[in-house]
Amino acid sequence: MGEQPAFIGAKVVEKYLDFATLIPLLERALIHFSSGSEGGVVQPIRTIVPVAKYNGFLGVMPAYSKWDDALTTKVVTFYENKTSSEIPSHQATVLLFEPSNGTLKAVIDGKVITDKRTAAVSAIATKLLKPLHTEILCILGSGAQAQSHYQVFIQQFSFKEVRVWSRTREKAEQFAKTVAGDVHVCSTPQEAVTGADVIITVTMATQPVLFGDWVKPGAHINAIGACRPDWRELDDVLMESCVLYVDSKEAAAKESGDIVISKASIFAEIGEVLKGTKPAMTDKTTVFKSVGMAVEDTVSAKLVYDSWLAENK
Ligand SMILES: NC(=O)C1=CN([C@@H]2O[C@H](COP(=O)(O)OP(=O)(O)OC[C@H]3O[C@@H](n4cnc5c(N)ncnc54)[C@H](O)[C@@H]3O)[C@@H](O)[C@H]2O)C=CC1
Ligand SMILES: O=C([O-])C1=[NH+]CCC1
Repeated sequence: MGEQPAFIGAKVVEKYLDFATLIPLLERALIHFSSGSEGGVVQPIRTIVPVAKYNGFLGVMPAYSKWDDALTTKVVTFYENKTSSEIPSHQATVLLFEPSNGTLKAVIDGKVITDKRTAAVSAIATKLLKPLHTEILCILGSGAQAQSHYQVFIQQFSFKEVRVWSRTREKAEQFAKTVAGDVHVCSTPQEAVTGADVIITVTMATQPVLFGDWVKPGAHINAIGACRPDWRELDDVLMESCVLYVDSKEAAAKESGDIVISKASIFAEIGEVLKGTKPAMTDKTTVFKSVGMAVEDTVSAKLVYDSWLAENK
């Protein structure tokens, strides 16, 4: 029997996963992903097991990145109706393997990885697609992704005003209290969205919460929820009028109701824009529809493991 795998918990992941280090790694991974076989990323569409009795889902997300020589699979669960405020709606674990022989090297908390890598990818998309003026940031939703998106957006951009809307005003006020800077709590999503330059939708909504008629022409939207084919966050007006970017064309067209139901056509993957093979249409209203990719977890987990190993040799 060989060595036991390392167990790396959420606090340690938090310590090693800083956005400044993570962003360039993710940019490189997005480019490799969008480069076909040349990029050396092997990432099948994730497997989802519905747990219908409890309105829950289990997703299995494997990937190998040749460039990073890293092999992982994430196992993620997400539950529509939270039964307890103590248990997050999304929980995850990443298994990191030695690619040369298949040995399990580490079991890593995947919740912090999921929160941070998703927000970091939205920041990458926004840097590429942001309008000329980025004064007002609007966040719809106030959960874990709202927190991580707020953190990276405040670090990477300088907005003059940040607005938040959540279904319950109390939750939005709680969000505003827990974050570092000033956040204006809005009573309706329309109030939050009107005049915003950058909009982030981070809800568990199954029906649209963001309507095209409210959106300032030329705004950029990061749409993070609606990861099931029958779930929506954005309405048809917005989906039909925007220039649509995604993380993975194959996954987004299969997994997100925002695309499946609206039948909107995808313009490009964000990795293609990073590579320079597709343009960033910054004068148009742009949507980055994110469904989340396993290779993002792979490079994040490798960063955590390598940093942990360097301190624990
Ligand atoms: N694209 C990606 O890579 C990833 C996407 N996600 C998605 O991001 C979204 C947010 O995730 P978390 O912040 O972790 O969840 P969370 O449970 O921490 O927060 C969910 C937020 O959505 C709100 N909400 C729930 N139902 C709603 C409804 N019907 N209408 C409007 N708001 C509603 C809640 O009040 C809360 O503010 C989820 O849809 C999740 O599946 C999560 C991880 C990765
Ligand atoms: O990429 C991811 O981990 C997820 N996307 C939607 C739910 C979880």
